[in-house]
Amino acid sequence: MFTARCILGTSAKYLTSLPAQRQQIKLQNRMSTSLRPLVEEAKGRGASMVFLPEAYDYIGSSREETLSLSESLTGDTISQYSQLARKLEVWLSLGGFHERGHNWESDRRIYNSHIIINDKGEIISVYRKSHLFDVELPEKGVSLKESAFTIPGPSLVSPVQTPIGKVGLGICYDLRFPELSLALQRQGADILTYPSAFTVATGAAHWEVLLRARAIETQCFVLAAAQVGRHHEKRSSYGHALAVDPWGEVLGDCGGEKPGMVLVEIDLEKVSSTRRNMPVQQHRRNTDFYQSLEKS
Ligand SMILES: O=C(O)CNC(=O)[C@H](CS)NC(=O)CCC(=O)C(=O)O
Repeated sequence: MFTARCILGTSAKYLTSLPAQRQQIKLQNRMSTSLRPLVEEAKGRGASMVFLPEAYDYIGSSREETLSLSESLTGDTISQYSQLARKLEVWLSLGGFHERGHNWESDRRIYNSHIIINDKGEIISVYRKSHLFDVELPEKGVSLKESAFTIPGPSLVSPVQTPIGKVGLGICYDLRFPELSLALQRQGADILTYPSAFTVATGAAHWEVLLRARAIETQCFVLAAAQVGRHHEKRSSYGHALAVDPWGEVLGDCGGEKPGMVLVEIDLEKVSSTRRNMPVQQHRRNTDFYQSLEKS
């Protein structure tokens, strides 16, 4: 039996609209002013892996701001986090990094990238969000067009072996596409991760139901670090970073008020016993079975 511990971090705003000359200063302190103490505390409490939400680096108040603050994987932000991981000997899931695209100089487009860093500070995996949140809900005051600045990721990445188990990578809106979670499960994931910045309206209606459904269907742990609180006058996030076990039970919830963390035990025996007792993956019909409907 293998037991490990991990932490989910929620965070509020890291960077809002600041006067231009202050932005550079704030940027250099981006981590030290906000997340470093959380990660240190997590390690102090025994975490072997720490999960930070989507847009843990910043949430811009305009497309221009979001783009101008973006960096590449070799920039300061990632290098600070890899130093921290190495110093604390902790694994990190950096849930959504604003990564300059490969043709940044010509197209000024970014990826929304989920990065796994190991306890030696090395980048182990990079998954680029594949479903972009272009959604208008007029009655609920939601209007976001992620594709205006983001390139959809080209592919899924194989689950990553970590000290807490095999971790499958998704980001936020990807949560709504169960075929993605099943694909990761089929490739051996024990744990699915959906670092997020859910809107308040969609979060209140769907967040917990979706996360628990993904856990129940795949019989995986689901870990979802989440942004919480008000980022700027146009944007707030629902919060409730959640950890769910393979039976669908909520193991931890960071609440919807303020930044915080929750420590959860990942006992992989729960994955095997849940799958042994109710072997839904063995009962699954193949794709031909469903295509029979299209042929009829
Ligand atoms: O904008 C950034 O800087 C970082 N990206 C995000 O916050 C993304 C795209 S706008 N947010 C979501 O996908 C919310 C999904 C959601 O709320 C739902 O599925 O209901």
